[in-house]
Amino acid sequence: MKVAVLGGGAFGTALAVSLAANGPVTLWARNAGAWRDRTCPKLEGVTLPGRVTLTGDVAEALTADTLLFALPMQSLAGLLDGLPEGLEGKALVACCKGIDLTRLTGPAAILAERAPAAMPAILTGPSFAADIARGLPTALTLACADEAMGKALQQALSTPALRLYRSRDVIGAELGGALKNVVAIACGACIGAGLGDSARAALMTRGFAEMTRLAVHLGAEPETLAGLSGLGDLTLTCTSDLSRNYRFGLALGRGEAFDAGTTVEGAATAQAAEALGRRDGIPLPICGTVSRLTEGTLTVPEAMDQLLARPLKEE
Ligand SMILES: NC(=O)C1=CN([C@@H]2O[C@H](COP(=O)(O)OP(=O)(O)OC[C@H]3O[C@@H](n4cnc5c(N)ncnc54)[C@H](O)[C@@H]3O)[C@@H](O)[C@H]2O)C=CC1
Ligand SMILES: O=C(CO)COP(=O)(O)O
Repeated sequence: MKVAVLGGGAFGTALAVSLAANGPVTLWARNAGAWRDRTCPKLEGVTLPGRVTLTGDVAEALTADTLLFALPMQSLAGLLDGLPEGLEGKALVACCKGIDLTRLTGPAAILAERAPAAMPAILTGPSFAADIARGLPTALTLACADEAMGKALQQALSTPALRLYRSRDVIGAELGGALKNVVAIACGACIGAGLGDSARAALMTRGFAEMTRLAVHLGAEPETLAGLSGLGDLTLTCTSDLSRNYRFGLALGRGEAFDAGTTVEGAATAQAAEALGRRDGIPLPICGTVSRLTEGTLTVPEAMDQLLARPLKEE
């Protein structure tokens, strides 16, 4: 397989560095001209190995037969719209974590909309770009509805340090990765506001229940949510300062400003999840709370009061 990564931010760069262990990789960055010394501005301290060809010309990347899309969720549809014909015969792998605000779908449906004959796959799970780029051990989920395609991608994209588990549950894998970011913002806000580790554990657990409720309603297998793409990534993102979603929540909880140029997927995902819950009558109190927190119509103390004042329920 000839592999290209589209999206030259932290994650696309880390994937290209990692996959170079298997052979040549092309990395397309729209801002390739702004790179200095083959170092991504979003992933300092990591230099591209010789096997990675960095290009600002998307046509060069499109000569590959396997394309990994590693850019923010809300940019995916626009990027695809601007690409020439010819995606149909390729393996298309989405690496973004989120729900498109306009369509209220994950990345696989957007890839399928653009290339109906292609079989989209999802690469997701607990992994910080900095860890992957340093070659630290990482396990991720590769989800593809077509088993043969899933097996081929699992082989091609696993490396000695990056171990891929296979799944056919595309919806479950992408929703786990999207929704954990919303819970991570809630957990960051909780810790930032000094509400304690017990409250965080409650938010993680009830957040996981909410993730599973929505994902199963939309067709996911509950077991997928309990795997790397759901519980695994939830655990990492809700407990580590390396997570941008968690740090954004910390800033909210402390009443501090946060750099608007940092990618925080959970804010738009909270809005999209809330819209899905409203549309389909699925209660999602934590997503709704995070949606209002991030748009600035609710404070952290008000948010906790509202969550605690909900009617008592069976677990
Ligand atoms: N950074 C991480 O540790 C991980 C990130 N991800 C996911 O990967 C996705 C991308 O995140 P990062 O690379 O970390 O973000 P980033 O902020 O480091 O980089 C985003 C990149 O996308 C590019 N981009 C944005 N819109 C574009 C467009 N329309 N066309 C072309 N390029 C465009 C930007 O120029 C930038 O280079 C997100 O969905 C994130 O959740 C997944 C796992 C780990
Ligand atoms: O998805 C990630 C870890 O699996 C990265 O998390 P952040 O986007 O919050 O940094």
